[in-house]
Amino acid sequence: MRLFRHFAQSHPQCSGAYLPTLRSFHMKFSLPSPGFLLRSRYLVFSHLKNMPLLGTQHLQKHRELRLAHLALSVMTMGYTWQEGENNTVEMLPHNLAVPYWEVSQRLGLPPILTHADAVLANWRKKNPEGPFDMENLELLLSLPGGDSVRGFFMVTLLVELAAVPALRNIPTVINGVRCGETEAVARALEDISQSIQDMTDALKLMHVYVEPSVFYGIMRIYLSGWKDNPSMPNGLVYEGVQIEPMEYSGGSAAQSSLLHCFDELLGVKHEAKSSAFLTRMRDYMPPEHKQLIQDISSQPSLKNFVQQQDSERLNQAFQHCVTKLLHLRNYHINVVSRFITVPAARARQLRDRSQDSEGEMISRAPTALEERGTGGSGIMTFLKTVRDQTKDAFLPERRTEMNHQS
Ligand code: HEM
Repeated sequence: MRLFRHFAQSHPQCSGAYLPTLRSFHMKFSLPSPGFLLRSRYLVFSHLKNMPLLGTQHLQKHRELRLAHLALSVMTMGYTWQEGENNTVEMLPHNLAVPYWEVSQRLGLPPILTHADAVLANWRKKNPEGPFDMENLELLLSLPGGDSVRGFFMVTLLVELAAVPALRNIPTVINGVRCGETEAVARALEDISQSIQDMTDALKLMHVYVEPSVFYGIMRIYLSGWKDNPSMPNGLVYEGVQIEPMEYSGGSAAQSSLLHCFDELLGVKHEAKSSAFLTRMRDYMPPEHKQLIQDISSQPSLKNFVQQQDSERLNQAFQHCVTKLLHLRNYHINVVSRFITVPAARARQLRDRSQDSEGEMISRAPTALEERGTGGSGIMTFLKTVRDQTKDAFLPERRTEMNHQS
């Protein structure tokens, strides 16, 4: 079974963030033998249904819990979406739902596959001493979609990695504002601009490593959730946890803390509907990430500070940061167009015609997701509104310039 192929791997000596625990995790968590995972679709259902109730009490360390969350998320997404959008399940069996709920509660994460699972906790270096790049990275657990799945999660991880210098400089900016250190703030903002540019450059690799028709036709459904999704209008019952169904959004990089941090730092204010969606996405982050965003938002305003100082360098550094963030969001919109809007249009055209294999793949894509992101948002309107609100963060003179240009 493609879905769980990577379950079958055990990695005795690895340097990935969560991998050292994979083997002991298998033992502590009494996971069924990986062999079963390679059998037929029907067997996945029956095995997951008949799997023994997994005890979570032996999972102690944060890494073990994160790995358990990732594994249970992958199983859950497979169980839920294996038959496509038409034969969705209404209930997650208790042997999956109960440990999933317990692990989720302990981590403060929702019981669904999140960005923190699929990207942040799902990698290892093949050579522990080697570089942090595409050649030396591999996934711990995968979903259907072959190399494109690896490409999608790994490129997103590289975007996260490119943001590390920006995150590291945020405390410098905050302290500088508090202590009135104009030059230190300007320098830190220059580093943040560069880091955001590096994120955009890393995002460009999506076109190299991910095939749009595979992303759209095969992978995307496995990232979808059961909130605002017409395929599962009632949500999902987590058997043994709660009688009423629960609703959760699917995995999305809107759940990454990065842009939330930049928005708060630079004073980007979102319009009510987008803001509600983005704020809700914070509940899909590890609590510490959510707290970091909160902490940044409660600091004295950087923008006010910049406006009060008479420093051309500081002014420029601030404007550059907003410009780079705007470029990143513009580039992201292009990526979304290539990976969702264009294949969706082709799928509509091809659905009733005889097709080649690529056409067949995208025309089988779930129709419920044509207009929506896996996080459940109405895609382009949302992304363009968020992008446009970013422009409002410019200091007045640049904003006037931008308005003249558009
Ligand atoms: C093929 C690649 C990608 C596609 C198709 C894609 C698609 C989407 C979609 C549809 C949304 C709307 C929210 C939702 O419902 O999920 C979204 C939001 C978002 N995505 Fe992506 N995304 C991709 C890659 C990335 C990467 C690598 C990042 C960077 C970590 C990223 C960051 C974001 C952010 C931050 C948002 C929230 C909107 C914003 O703050 O501008 N995306 N994405």
